[in-house]
Amino acid sequence: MISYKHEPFTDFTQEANYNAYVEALNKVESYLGQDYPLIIGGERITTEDKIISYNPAKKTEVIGRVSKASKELAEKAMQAADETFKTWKKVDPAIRADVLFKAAAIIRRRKHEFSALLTKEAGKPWAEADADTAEAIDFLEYYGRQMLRIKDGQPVESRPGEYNRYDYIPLGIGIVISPWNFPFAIMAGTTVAALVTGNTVLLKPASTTPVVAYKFIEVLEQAGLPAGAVNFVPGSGAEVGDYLVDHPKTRFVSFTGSRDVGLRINQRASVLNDGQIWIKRVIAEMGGKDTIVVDKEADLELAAQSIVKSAFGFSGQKCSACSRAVIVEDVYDTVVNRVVELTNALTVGDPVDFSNFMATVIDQAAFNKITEYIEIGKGEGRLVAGGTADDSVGYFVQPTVFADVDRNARVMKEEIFGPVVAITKAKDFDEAIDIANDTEYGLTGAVITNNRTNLEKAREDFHVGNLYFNRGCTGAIVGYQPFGGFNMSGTDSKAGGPDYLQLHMQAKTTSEML
Ligand SMILES: NC(=O)c1ccc[n+]([C@@H]2O[C@H](COP(=O)([O-])OP(=O)(O)OC[C@H]3O[C@@H](n4cnc5c(N)ncnc54)[C@H](O)[C@@H]3O)[C@@H](O)[C@H]2O)c1
Ligand SMILES: N[C@@H](CCC=O)C(=O)O
Repeated sequence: MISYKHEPFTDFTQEANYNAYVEALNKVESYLGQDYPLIIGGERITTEDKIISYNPAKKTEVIGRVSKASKELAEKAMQAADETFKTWKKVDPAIRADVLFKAAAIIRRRKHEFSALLTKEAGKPWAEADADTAEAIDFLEYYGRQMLRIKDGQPVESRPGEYNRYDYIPLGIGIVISPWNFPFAIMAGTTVAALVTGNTVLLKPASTTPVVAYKFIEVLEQAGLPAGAVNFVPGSGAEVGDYLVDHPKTRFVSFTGSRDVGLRINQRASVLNDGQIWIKRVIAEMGGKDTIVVDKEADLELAAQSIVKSAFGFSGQKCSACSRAVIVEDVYDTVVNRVVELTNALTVGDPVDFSNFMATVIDQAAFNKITEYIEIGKGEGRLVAGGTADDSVGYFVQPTVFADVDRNARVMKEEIFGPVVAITKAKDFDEAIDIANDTEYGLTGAVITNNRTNLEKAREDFHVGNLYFNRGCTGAIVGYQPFGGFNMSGTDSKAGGPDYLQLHMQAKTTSEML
């Protein structure tokens, strides 16, 4: 088997790649507005009630109409998953891994089509969509190989006359609840981690991006996944989400999303329901308030570039996005001025146009929330770039920078999840790290410095799950920078890491006397 290497990103300055993406956008255009059913035990079920997925850049354009699961259908899916678990858990892990490898190959052949769908459904500019699809492929390739690595368990000691083994077995039925901001990579990664380890899954994708999830389930079917191993049940978080989380047959929940929903799921999952004979496991990857710290001995151009790219890539809608920058006073004005210049030069518009660096935010609720925060920011700091928004055609918010913000301001503390960055001044590096840590989150962070002592200080004291030196704070690669955060950023379940699959399994010790 070829050793794992991450999927390369596409160079769209190459004419052939550019043309292939335009063709893929045309292909996606040709199937906009279709209906998509639920998939339960392999059966397609169409409901009256629909989730309508819209293009955030052209808000009346329908991407697809997706059937919506009720509690009754969620229960039917639970029964299908329960029945299929009896057989799927016994399938050779190497065969389960093969399904992932085959799915990766199918997606690789249709790579630009998937990315183009993300451009239309999630408002992802080309490079961001391409990275999302590449990460989905990476999860398939990486988790497949990880399963092969742990399929025979781990070695343990045996004494004379004794044979001890330590094996991993599946947990049971997993509920996978995924977010819209990495609607392909995170949805696919969390689903296949649960499947390859022998569990069966009910997938509830985010309601703004269900079409790409449906297309992925089709790929898994084509790759040989048996009916009922994964069940596609889009629906309301409050209705279907709660029902599935509470269900006594649910063995674990793999959630990625906001802090508040994650805490709610964690709390509900801790309640013992009638007929339940286990403690549910919760994998929760939640929000962030991520900081780039700039030291006085630093490459200041790199600092400004890193802040702008990390703050405004995909309109700041990444849990890893730089939403705060803390700059040591000696270099503060220089870096702020350059951040403003770079921000003002960004192109914003419909993501189907390759020349646009930034596009929309996801929907009206996000637009309203972000613009409210911009108003709050105007009272908390000095608006130095952006600050305007327009939702007449799509949900466009200009990249916005607030300087001279107090460390305790709301825009410095609360996750905005949009193209807004707050900048504050620190008197020295120690104070900068103290400010960076002064948040309930702990997901990503970056330090820009040429001072080795300060890098080592940050390595020890900057309390985040993913810490980057002399680069931006977004863009973790599967198998290279396992991803997950501390504190209110979640359970630090490192997606794309060497111990992620074990979270979906339980270890069994057998000891035989010889
Ligand atoms: N740490 C990470 O790896 C990571 C990755 C991506 C996104 N995020 C976070 O996700 C958030 C953005 O995503 P979002 O807006 O989709 O988050 P969200 O919490 O609103 O929704 C996430 C998912 O939970 C579902 N949901 C909502 N209410 C539910 C309930 N009561 N029970 C069960 N499910 C419910 C939603 O339908 C969706 O599928 C941000 O906070 C971001 O930081 C974190
Ligand atoms: N893994 C992604 C962020 C995922 C959350 O939105 C990154 O590293 O930028």
